[in-house]
This record gives sequence, C-alpha cells and structure tokens, in this order.
Amino acid sequence: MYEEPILSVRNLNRQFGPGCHQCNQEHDKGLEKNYCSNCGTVYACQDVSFDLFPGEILGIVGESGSGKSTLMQCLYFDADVTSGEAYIHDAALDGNNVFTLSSQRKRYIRNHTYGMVYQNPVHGLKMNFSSIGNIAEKLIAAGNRNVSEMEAIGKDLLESVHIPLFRMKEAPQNFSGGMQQRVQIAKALSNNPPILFLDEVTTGLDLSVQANVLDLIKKIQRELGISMIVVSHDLAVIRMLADRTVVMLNGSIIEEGLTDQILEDPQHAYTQQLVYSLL
Ligand SMILES: Nc1ncnc2c1ncn2[C@@H]1O[C@H](COP(=O)(O)OP(=O)(O)OP(=O)(O)O)[C@@H](O)[C@H]1O
Repeated sequence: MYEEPILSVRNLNRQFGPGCHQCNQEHDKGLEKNYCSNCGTVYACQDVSFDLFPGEILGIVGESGSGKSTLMQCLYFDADVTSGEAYIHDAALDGNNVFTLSSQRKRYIRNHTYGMVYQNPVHGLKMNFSSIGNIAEKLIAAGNRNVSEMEAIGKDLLESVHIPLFRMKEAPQNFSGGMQQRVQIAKALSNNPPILFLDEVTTGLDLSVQANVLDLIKKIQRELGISMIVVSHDLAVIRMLADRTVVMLNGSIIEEGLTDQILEDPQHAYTQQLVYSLL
C-alpha cells in the first residue's frame, strides 16, 4: 500500500546536560529512565527511529515528559539534536541528513516542506496581526509576493477552517482557543506542506471544541493527502486520527504498529495501561 517513506528518522538523541561517566555507561546498556541520578542529565529522546509514509497520519503517544515535544522541536528545527539523522524524500535535498544542513536550508524546509501546529497558538501565530495577515506572513516566507493571490489563498484557507471571512482582519488574540487553533492550522497549511506536525493541538480545549478540531484535521488529511505526525498524551485523540502509532516512554519508543493493532493487542505493559484507561 505504501511507497517509500517521505520522512525517515534514525537514532535521534536529544540530551539536556553534559552526561557523566555513570550515565554514559548506563546509556550503553539502555537507560531505563530518562535522567541520570548522578549528574542530572536528562535524555529527552533516546535513539528514536521511525518512518513517515506519504499520506498517512502517524500518532506519537506518551505521558507527560516522555519526550514527544522535544522530538517535534528537533524535527522542526526549533531545537538542535544531540545526534541522529533525518531524511526527507525530496530530490532537492540530495539525500542529506537534514540535521546537518545550513540554517538557510533548514529555513527552506520549514517554509516549503513543513507545517507546524503548536499546542500553544502563541508559538505559531502573531497574536496581534490580523488572521489573514498571519497567513500572508507564511506565504511571504515561502516566496509569494502577489498581494491579491495571497489574499485569495488566505480567504480560501480561513473558510476551509470555518473562520467567518468578516473576521479575517481581526487578530487571533480576540478569538477563542478553538478559533486560534483553526487559524494556526490554516497558516500551517498555507505553503502546501507535504508534511504537517501537530503537537497536542487539542489539549486545553473544551471537549466539543476538541471534536471540532479533530474532525477538521481528519478532513484536511482526507482531502489534501498530507502526511502528518500527531503528538498527544491522549490515546483517544490518537485513536481518532492516526493510521499508525508510536508509543514513547522515558524518551524511547517502546512500541509501534497499526493503531488498530495497538488498541486491540498492546504488547508493552505501559501501552496496556494506556489502552485500558480508554475503557
Ligand atoms: N530545556 C530543557 N532543559 C532540561 N530538561 C528539559 C528541557 N526541555 C525538556 N526537558 C526534559 O525532557 C524530558 C522530555 O520533555 P518533553 O517536553 O519533550 O516531554 P513531553 O512528552 O512533550 O511532555 P509534555 O507533554 O508534558 O510537554 C522531560 O523530562 C523534560 O523535563
């Protein structure tokens, strides 16, 4: 069913702290926790590897502190990796490990290949710009200079995420949390990214608003066929969205597979707990 991966991540590591003799030794054996009790170094992501295939939604689930946001930040170049590789299936990138590219080429990837929707809209939006201005900002970063074209794209996108056009000149700071997330999604989609990251996008929203945003994400994926990585601590969100799921604990992937398979036959004790908590 699937072709080659659009994104391959291999042995991604991100540590906070210098490490010490003790944790270096423990790390070789595979740390059972994500920090060193001797020097306090945190191993937020430990040898994380996975593939993202064209048109699929990959869910990443794990409890708070399991390393999900750090992983997203590294993939989107908001943070540096300590070590590791990631390859995007794109001839223009010549098969390079994207973590080793210049900041200019990383910016190119952010502007042309990636979209990001953060848990906190403050990180993805200029809260005091107009909503359509937010979209224009991303389009300009992607090289667009045609004002009427940008306005037409912005209107289309805002309509597609159900923001009434009479409010397009309003700043997101005037909007509800659910509306802010919808503007953020519109902005993230404006450069037609083949890969979209969504980090805990429904956390903190009311249940009915959550359902609304999740429906919207599913609809976008169906209509545009974008590959998505959806991060959540909530397996119910992952169940609703993801074709395949990766389970993280203490910075490591402990289980992965088709979402249905993981829900029906979880192998790891932690995944079993997550699944039973849904019942
Ligand atoms: N700047 C930092 N300095 C030190 N430790 C950090 C830093 N950022 C994250 N960590 C640690 O890295 C680990 C992973 O954090 P991360 O935020 O990625 O987890 P998470 O699964 O996204 O949880 P949450 O959903 O609560 O953010 C945690 O132990 C966290 O305390």
